[in-house]
Amino acid sequence: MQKLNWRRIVLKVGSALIAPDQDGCRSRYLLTIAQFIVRCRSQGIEVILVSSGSVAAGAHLFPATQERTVAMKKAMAAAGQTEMMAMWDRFFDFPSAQILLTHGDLRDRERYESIRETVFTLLDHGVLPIMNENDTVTTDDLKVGDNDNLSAMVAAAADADALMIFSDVDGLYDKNPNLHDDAILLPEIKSIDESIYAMAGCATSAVGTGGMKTKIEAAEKATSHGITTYIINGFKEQTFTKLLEGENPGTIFLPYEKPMQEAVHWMTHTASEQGEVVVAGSYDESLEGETGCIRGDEIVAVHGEFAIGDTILVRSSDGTRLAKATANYSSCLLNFIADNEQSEFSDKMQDSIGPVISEKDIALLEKS
Ligand SMILES: Nc1ncnc2c1ncn2[C@@H]1O[C@H](COP(=O)(O)OP(=O)(O)O)[C@@H](O)[C@H]1O
Ligand SMILES: N[C@@H](CCC(=O)OP(=O)(O)O)C(=O)O
Repeated sequence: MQKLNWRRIVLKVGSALIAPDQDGCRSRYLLTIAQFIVRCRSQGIEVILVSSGSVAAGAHLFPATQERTVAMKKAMAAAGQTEMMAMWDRFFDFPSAQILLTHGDLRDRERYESIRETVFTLLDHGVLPIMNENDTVTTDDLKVGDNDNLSAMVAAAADADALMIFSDVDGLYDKNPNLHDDAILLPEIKSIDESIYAMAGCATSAVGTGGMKTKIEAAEKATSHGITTYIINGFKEQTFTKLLEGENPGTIFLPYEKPMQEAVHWMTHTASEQGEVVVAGSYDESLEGETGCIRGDEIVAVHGEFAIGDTILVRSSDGTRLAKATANYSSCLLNFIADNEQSEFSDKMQDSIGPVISEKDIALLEKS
């Protein structure tokens, strides 16, 4: 076995591996993954596990005849999570820790920092963090919705150098291999664009969420942070042998040569906008001036309700999404400034608080 040069990795395990028979947790595939985790740790590699499967694991505890409402799925997740954690914990002679998250936690900068601190402390003390979305408390507004994207957010938060998404297929194919016999496996993706997304179809298993689309979204999030991403088959033992030999067992997505800075990455890929401001000129005109920031008199409209420190979208008046940014003003105050543009009070307020958006808190978006 060669020495692997990963420092820290995030492994994401899909529901089909946890509950392959859709009848509670099974150790059949998890044992091999657990052995891989043990081997990596014995080489000094820090491992974080993102484990799906709480709903699939808990499903057998509820009558199959009853409708699977959202409330029922949340109950399955609550019960299944305990079974799943117990199963993982049985495999290891080192401690593990459960971290349940929502998008509401990750998009709040303070809570995000707090999560990072906890994860790093666990890793420093040899504890294996096992993470999942907190399905029992999530609402549509609060959830990430799939663990592929969640694992990429976790990988970025943890400054991992590899993200491995273990699924029920060998990797990304040019079309869904479960529907097309002539689908071709793509071993290496250098950059992700629309043509890659066009290949991705939905999940075909009864327990998967998001299919290949959310895995490509995850790969885009992770690679833009400099994290090499794999989509690989967790059902096959040879996947793990190959990984440990430094080979690619499925599809590898190469990291950006120039990864985004951490704060800009968080704003682009993890934070979600709470409202938006519409600026008069183009973003370049607003930002490449002397001030390098956006002032109140450049804003033509304010939409939504947001507080100081929230992430907002900057849009040009022709509708183009220009940037995401941290608001230095609440929407309430900005509306006041917009309504009283010429007032002395408005000017004084901006002189004392500063620009509405500062250059250091802006993440440029692809023009769309
Ligand atoms: N282009 C593609 N290449 C590979 N799999 C694809 C593709 N398009 C759709 N899929 C589907 O995505 C599934 C994997 O996603 P999903 O069921 O959500 O897995 P998981 O539970 O591991 O997250 C595959 O089983 C396959 O049916
Ligand atoms: N949080 C959910 C899993 C959601 C999800 O993304 O599932 P999967 O597509 O199997 O990775 C659960 O624990 O059941």
